[in-house]
Amino acid sequence: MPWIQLTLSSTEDHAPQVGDMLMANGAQAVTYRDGADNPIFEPPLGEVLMWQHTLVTGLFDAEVDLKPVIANLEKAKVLPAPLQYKVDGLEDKDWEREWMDNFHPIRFGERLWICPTWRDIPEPDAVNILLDPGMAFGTGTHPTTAMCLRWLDQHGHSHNEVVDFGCGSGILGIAALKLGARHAIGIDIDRQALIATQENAERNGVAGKFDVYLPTEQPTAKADLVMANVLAGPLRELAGTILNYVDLGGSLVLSGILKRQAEDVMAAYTPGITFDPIVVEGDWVMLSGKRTQ
Ligand SMILES: C[S@@+](CC[C@H](N)C(=O)[O-])C[C@H]1O[C@@H](n2cnc3c(N)ncnc32)[C@H](O)[C@@H]1O
Repeated sequence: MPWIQLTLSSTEDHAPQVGDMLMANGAQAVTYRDGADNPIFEPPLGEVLMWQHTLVTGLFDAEVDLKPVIANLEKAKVLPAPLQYKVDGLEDKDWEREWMDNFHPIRFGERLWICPTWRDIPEPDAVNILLDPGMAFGTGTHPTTAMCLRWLDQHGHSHNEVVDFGCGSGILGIAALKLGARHAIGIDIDRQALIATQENAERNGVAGKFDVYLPTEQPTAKADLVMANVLAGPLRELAGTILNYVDLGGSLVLSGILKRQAEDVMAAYTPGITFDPIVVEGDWVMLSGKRTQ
């Protein structure tokens, strides 16, 4: 099916709200990229634009009329007028090819490998996650995912219950399960992500242990490991919800945070979490810690 994508220039803080509005107006998937040169959400959809702040792209069925969508965005006044946006046509093959050609098996830490389903497995005895992210984020190539995977390689032994908040392709939950976790819950606002997670869980033989939910349907549960690789805005706003999933003594891993946002995000989880030293990769940080109260 051919697609059209609507890309809007947003401030970083407003990006999640713009993304929610695109979903509410019929987008099949929403991706976020920082406005400079760094795709935040994969797979990369089209060229990277040299705009400031965050670029929010909604992927729509080509038959959708975008005029009312744009009018709704203007009416909501989430972004300053005049709205800065760009519309591109996109064939299925364009977005598929772009990242399929560039996605190779990658090792994280000692023994965790992410292997695209269309390539050979380099180390059959390692812990191999077979992945086809479809339109969902999460191949391990982005630093925010990579830091979480390395954390899992070091600490992801035999957890009981895992919550993968903002599961995308399901990469983190599946990795935790293949490292010995008993059960995982995946939560995402993007239906395509939930589909991708289920398909990837099946590919990896863990579908029976991985249940997925939209935020409106999320279950109450206590987990000894909660991972949330979302942006700083939602991590702050949803601190109560995310913290509620972490059992006393359990671990919390937060990613998708720029260096300058780390203190604010930590403050939203304090008291509650006692944080380990911050892990940094490029402009990004990963926060981890234990629930101590
Ligand atoms: C950066 S991706 C992370 C994907 C994967 N967990 C990884 O580490 O690569 C963030 C995901 O969070 C989802 N997301 C964004 N805001 C959310 C919210 N408020 N509640 C649940 N999921 C959300 C997005 O749809 C996206 O799939």
